[in-house]
Amino acid sequence: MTGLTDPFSVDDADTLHEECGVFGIFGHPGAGALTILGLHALQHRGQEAAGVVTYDHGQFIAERHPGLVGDIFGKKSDHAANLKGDYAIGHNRYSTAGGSAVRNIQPLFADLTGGGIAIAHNGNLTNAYALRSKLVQDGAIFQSTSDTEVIIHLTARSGKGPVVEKLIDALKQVEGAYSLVALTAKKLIGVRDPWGVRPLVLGMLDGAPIFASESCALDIIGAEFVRDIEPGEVVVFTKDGVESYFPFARQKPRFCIFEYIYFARPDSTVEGRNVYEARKAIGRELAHESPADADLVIPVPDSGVPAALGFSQAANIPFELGIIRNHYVGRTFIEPTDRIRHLGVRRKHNPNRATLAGKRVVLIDDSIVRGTTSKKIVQMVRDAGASEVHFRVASPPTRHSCFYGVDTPNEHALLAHEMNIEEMAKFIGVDSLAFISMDGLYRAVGEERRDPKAPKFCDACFSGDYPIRMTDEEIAKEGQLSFLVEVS
Ligand SMILES: O=P(O)(O)OC[C@H]1O[C@H](OP(=O)(O)OP(=O)(O)O)[C@H](O)[C@@H]1O
Ligand SMILES: NC(=O)CC[C@H](N)C(=O)O
Ligand code: SF4
Ligand SMILES: [Mg+2]
Repeated sequence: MTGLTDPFSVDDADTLHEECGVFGIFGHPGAGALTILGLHALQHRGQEAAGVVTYDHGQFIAERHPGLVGDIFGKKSDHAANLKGDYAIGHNRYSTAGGSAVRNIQPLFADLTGGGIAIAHNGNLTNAYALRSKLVQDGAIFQSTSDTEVIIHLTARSGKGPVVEKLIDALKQVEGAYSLVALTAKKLIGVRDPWGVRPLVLGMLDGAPIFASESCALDIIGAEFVRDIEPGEVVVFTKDGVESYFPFARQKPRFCIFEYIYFARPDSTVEGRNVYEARKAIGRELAHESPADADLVIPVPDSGVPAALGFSQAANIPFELGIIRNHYVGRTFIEPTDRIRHLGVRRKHNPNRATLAGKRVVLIDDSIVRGTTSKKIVQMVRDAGASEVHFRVASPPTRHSCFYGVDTPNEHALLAHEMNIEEMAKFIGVDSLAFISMDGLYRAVGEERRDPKAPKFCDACFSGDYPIRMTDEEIAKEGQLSFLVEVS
């Protein structure tokens, strides 16, 4: 279907896509419903599909469907009512590997010797094709095309003892980023990869432990935040208590700095830092580094709002909502035609003419990916009568793709990969353009600067410094991916 037949499709293919949310709760009579609420709070991390698996009296029950949590589990379906049991895990998906086919919707489930296991994964494995190819040659029959299923097969084939040991054995063979929540008949397991690229927090409600991608999923159900799961940590809850292991080779943690810039919800606290405060601090740094002579600071909503507030406060320039975002614009993931693309953005953002007319404005956004949003927003603001338009970006130029769980376009589609700052300014049509420096960004998240020898975060989409090996990319560059299983 094209955009012409679906006028409600939006220019979503142009921007960064989020990256999956996970949730799990163990030993609570409302486990299914609480998981649905947790996923609802994590909806910003993935809008393609959602699923919940519960365990009740000897059987696993799965409801996995395309669409938004509210639509899937709303009053018009029986899906929520079916989710009986005291144990549950759930997943919001934005695919990074294997496409959006229904069979890829998580949690994935399999029956192993010793019982069933359901797995929900946020992240992306960087040797999944290589592993999958070997497994298929050995006779494995994959049910999905997602990278996550590799973990299930490796777990199933592990010669180790209990399921936790099998899972650890499997994870020792994978490379890449993962925050996982897994459920068996007797255990709830939470794991973060040794670099801790993606977030995972631990909470508690009425004595029932909870894993969630972000703390906002605890807030929605009134659960208490306990702590972050550590990079490389495996936490296992059973009826008898909790155990924690660090079975992987230790690495220097590299949490994704883009979580603070864009992905995580501003009201979440991840890795000990409140996201809203981090974004405001980025805005303040930006104001010090790249001031602008202007009458108003205008955020590009929603993502630009906290940084614009910080910029406004530090620069002492009034903050105004000069662009309004329509929150009822759906996401359909259909590549629309150019004409409809334009209509899409107009439907999403509209200028507040009375505020902008005759004013010199500083527009603040968190990132420029392809530059489609910024180009159109700038034109919109000029059409609304702004006399000067300056653009400040709350991240360094995005020059490289992410292979760790965020669906970024190929690097040749990234504006900053193809153009220098002057060319970008011309392309988006602004009077001036500046990005926060890497050191400025690190200062905003509590570091003195970025230590190039041992950076504290993953910042590869800005720096090209990828902390985790990318075996599949290496194989692809050598032109050898063709013999691998086709993933479509
Ligand atoms: O340069 P581009 O390729 O156009 O993409 C960049 C824009 O995409 C994202 O916002 P998005 O509109 O997806 O969502 P938001 O409402 O959360 O800011 C990001 O925050 C930028 O505003
Ligand atoms: N965005 C994500 O974290 C996706 C998880 C997993 N790689 C998938 O494609 O299903
Ligand atoms: S490459 Fe960028 S988006 Fe991906 S994990 Fe690293 S910092 Fe985050
Ligand atoms: Mg945005």
